[in-house]
Parts: sequence; structure tokens; C-alpha cells
Amino acid sequence: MGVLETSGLTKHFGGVTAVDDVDISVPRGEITSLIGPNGAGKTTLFNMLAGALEPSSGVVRFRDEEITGLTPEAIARKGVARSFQITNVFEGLSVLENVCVAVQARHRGGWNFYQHVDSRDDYTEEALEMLSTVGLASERDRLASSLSHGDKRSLEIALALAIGPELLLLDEPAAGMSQVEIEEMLDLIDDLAGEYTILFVEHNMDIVMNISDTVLVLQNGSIIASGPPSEVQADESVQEAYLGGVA
Ligand SMILES: Nc1ncnc2c1ncn2[C@@H]1O[C@H](COP(=O)(O)OP(=O)(O)OP(=O)(O)O)[C@@H](O)[C@H]1O
Repeated sequence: MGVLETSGLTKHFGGVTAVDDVDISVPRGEITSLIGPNGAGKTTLFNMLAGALEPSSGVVRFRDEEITGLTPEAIARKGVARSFQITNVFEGLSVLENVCVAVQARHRGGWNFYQHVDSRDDYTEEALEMLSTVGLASERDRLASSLSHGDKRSLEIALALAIGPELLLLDEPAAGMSQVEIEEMLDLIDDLAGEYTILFVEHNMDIVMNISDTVLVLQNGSIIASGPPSEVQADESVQEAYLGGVA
């Protein structure tokens, strides 16, 4: 049984069915990617998993508990962290302060800007651990605004880890990155797998085929294929969906 499962998940926007009766199961500790042509419904599906959009019908279960229609904050508290959406980098704070704010928010059940972010040693220690995990410990005192694009995205992952999740939802983690940065991000995602379950949306096929345990292919709101990368790559309906450019 997957750590995250959907059944019959559907979203209509007026006359458009963006996500149509989707059943997925995301295995614990593995890397699952969600791919599909433009307009296939990937963002809409992600938004429903993370609570940013209420489904028209269907169910989302996390660790066997129904989370359908909960707020993004409630879903995050249950252990689903969406990087690049729930948390954002505060450009005017240092790298360490950013993570301390997020750790503090988890311990105090909300954001509190009136308490100095460095005032609790245990928050700092926890924040440093997260920075080590994403390879940013040596940048702890730099202003977040001065980080490279790739490092900023790693910091965003550290912020997502700060809420203590089991499942990480990553929106195009390598978008806009240089080849070197992409390789670092792939290593990071690989390191995180096992301890965390990862579901990510990605357009870059090299990345998808390289690191996914399972690939889910969405077209016109429906899952048309799912399985290991080699199997999905060889699937005729997937090749048609991409070559035909049909959304
Ligand atoms: N808020 C909205 N109102 C109306 N239609 C929407 C809305 N959001 C998405 N859609 C439609 O739903 C369908 C799926 O869109 P979605 O953005 O989920 O696809 P996607 O796979 O993420 O695409 P892309 O790869 O281009 O980001 C599209 O036809 C889109 O036009």
C-alpha cells in the first residue's frame, strides 16, 4: 500500500475536466515522478494532493487517513511538504535564519516573527542538520538573496524538510538550473529517498528516467501509463502522447 493514494480523484473547471478519475499509489521511501504533456493536469493534481485545490470528487489518503479537501497547512502538519509553495525563501534573512524560522514554525504551530529566530539553540541545531542534508551548511551565514539559483532551490528543500514531512512534493525541482546544478539536485533527491517519499513533477525526461523508481504519465487528466522508467518509455501510448503533442 502506498503512503499516498488517490481514488477517483477528479477536478472540473467549468466544462473542462482537468483531472479525470485518477487512482494513484505512491510507494513509501521511493521516488515517483509525474509527467505528461502541457495541459495534462499535473499541476491540478498536485494542487489537490497538497490542499491548494478542492477536488470535485474522489478521495486522497495519506498514511491511510483521508486528507481530501484539508487546507495546505493541515496537510503539511500531517507530513506532506510541498516545496516551492508552502514555504518560501526570505531573501533578507541568512540561510540559517530561514531554516530556523521554519523549524520554529513547526515547534510553535505557526509563524512568529516577534521572537528572534536565533533565540533557541535547539532550533538552530535542527536547522543546521537540515542544511547539512541539502549540502548548504557552509553557506549558513550568507544572505539567502545572494545564493545561486541552484542553492536557493536546495534551501527551499531544507525549508520543506523543516516541517518534518514523510512525503515531499516537488514542483519541477531542476527548472532553470545549469547542468552542474541539475546533477547536484539529482544527488540530493537520491539521498533524500529512503528517509522520505518523493513525488515530483518534471518536464526534463533525462531527470525523470534517471532517478525515478516509478513514472506516472498523465494525459488529458487521466493516467495512461505507470511503471518503472524503462517500461513507461517503451509504452506506445506514452510515445504517442508526447510525439503527437496532444494535451
Ligand atoms: N483555474 C483554472 N480554471 C480553468 N481551467 C484550468 C484552471 N487550471 C487549469 N485549467 C485547465 O486544466 C487543464 C490542466 O491544466 P494543468 O495546469 O493542471 O496542466 P499541467 O499538466 O500542469 O500543464 P503544464 O505542464 O503546461 O503546466 C488545462 O486544460 C488547463 O487549461
